[in-house]
Amino acid sequence: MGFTIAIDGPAASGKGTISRQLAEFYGYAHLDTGLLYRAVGKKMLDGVEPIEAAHSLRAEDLDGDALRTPAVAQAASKVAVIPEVRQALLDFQRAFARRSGGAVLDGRDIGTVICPDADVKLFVTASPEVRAGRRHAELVERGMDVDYDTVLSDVRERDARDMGRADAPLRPAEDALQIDTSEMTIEDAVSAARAAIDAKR
Ligand SMILES: Nc1ncnc2c1ncn2[C@@H]1O[C@H](COP(=O)(O)OP(=O)(O)O)[C@@H](O)[C@H]1O
Ligand SMILES: Nc1ccn([C@@H]2O[C@H](COP(=O)(O)OP(=O)(O)O)[C@@H](O)[C@H]2O)c(=O)n1
Repeated sequence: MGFTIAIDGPAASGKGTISRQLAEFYGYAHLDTGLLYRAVGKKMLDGVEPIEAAHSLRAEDLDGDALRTPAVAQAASKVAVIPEVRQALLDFQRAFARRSGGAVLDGRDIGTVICPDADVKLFVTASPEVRAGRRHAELVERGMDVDYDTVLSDVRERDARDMGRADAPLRPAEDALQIDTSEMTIEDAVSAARAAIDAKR
């Protein structure tokens, strides 16, 4: 089993950006587990029953900008409350984490449920206002017509649902290092993560 890095945190905290850069730097594989829930959420919006959708996910369902919309993000957090959906996605994530070449997984429950024995656990946060600002800028950049206040209320609603659910709620693992990126550049945040990883490798 290779080195496993678990990265959790709320919406638009920067966990995906950090994870991608770490994976590239260390030569590890990266899994954005949010894409699994987004793909199931998208299928629910298309009329498929969520548990059935989770059992029948295919690689091609995980591609594309269609998963990066606010509507799909909300749908993702709704299907993510369903224990049978989470259970259906578990084995794939655990198998990915055990890759011999090393793996970085990012999501909400990686350090607590998916990889409780991960070599390094990070919990990436930022204030809701900063996160909404980043997500708003990203959506505008991609040509979407959204306003900041709507993005902020979406982020808060998703935070509350993700932290409040009974099964695998969003919370830092006891042994996670917390990184608040509110006042950090991407480079600062990646450096902080690398320092924590290099101390354990
Ligand atoms: N430390 C940071 N400073 C400024 N912008 C950031 C920082 N980290 C991430 N971003 C930007 O914020 C947006 C959301 O980051 P992302 O990594 O997708 O978050 P998450 O995976 O937690 O949802 C992206 O546009 C990203 O470039
Ligand atoms: N490991 C994970 C990853 C995502 N999710 C759910 O999927 C939704 C979308 O996750 P995401 O990581 O793509 O969202 P962002 O942080 O990119 O906005 C979250 O709001 C969670 O409800 C989860 O429950 N568990």
